Amino acid sequence: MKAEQRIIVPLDVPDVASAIALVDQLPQVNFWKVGLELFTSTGPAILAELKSREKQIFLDLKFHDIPNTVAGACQAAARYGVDLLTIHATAGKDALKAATAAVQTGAAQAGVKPPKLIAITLLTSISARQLAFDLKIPLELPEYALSMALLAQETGLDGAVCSPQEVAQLRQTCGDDFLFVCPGVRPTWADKADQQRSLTPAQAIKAGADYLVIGRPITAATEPELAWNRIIEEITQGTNK
Ligand SMILES: O=C(O)c1cc(=O)[nH]c(=O)n1[C@@H]1O[C@H](COP(=O)(O)O)[C@@H](O)[C@H]1O
Repeated sequence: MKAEQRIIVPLDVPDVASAIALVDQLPQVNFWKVGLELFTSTGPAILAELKSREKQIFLDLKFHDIPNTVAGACQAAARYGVDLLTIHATAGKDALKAATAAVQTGAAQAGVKPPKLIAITLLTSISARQLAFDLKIPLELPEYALSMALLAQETGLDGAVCSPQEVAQLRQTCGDDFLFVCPGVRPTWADKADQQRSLTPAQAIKAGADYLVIGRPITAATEPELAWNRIIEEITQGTNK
């Protein structure tokens, strides 16, 4: 896959007008992410806009609830014909199983392709210290992320979301057929903000990521198009891809 196809840009904006402005400002971006902020504020309107522009869509709603509720939400989300959908691995095995079946049902009802269902392993904003002291998880961080990825894989999900710092180890254990999407990616020249476990785009791809989610380094840049081009160039040079 070419560098251009590996980058997903989040539409972390509050309304459809700002989202469309960003999409039209960056026509070279093929894969957009609709997350909690935009979907909560405006609902599915943006999905139709993206589809009319023939864009791929990552609907990142990070479901986390009991199996019955998660299944209903996944079934509804799958009807939109999106490409990727997220659920927290910590929702547990029964919820993950129910979600896996529900995306198939929803997509079949709407006559669309089912989304790839991917599990959040551990948010990239959580540090090893926070995992231990705030969340009270008595495992090393990479071990915890790996166990969540394996739970997702064993339950039949298509992939996982993880930080670039863990992806090499997760890729090695889960194999080549499991999809890895890495947010928390930062070029050396960008501000880390709230991301705790980042690598550069080229390092993340070399480590085994299929897709990178890169937001503020592009969307908050003074010239987003230049930032995008710079990232593509760095990936191409750093990975020969
Ligand atoms: O599921 C995600 O995309 C996600 C998972 C995660 O662990 N960390 C994470 O940052 N994200 C998302 O990835 C994007 C990162 O944006 P930037 O930090 O601006 O590059 C945001 O839209 C987050 O919601």
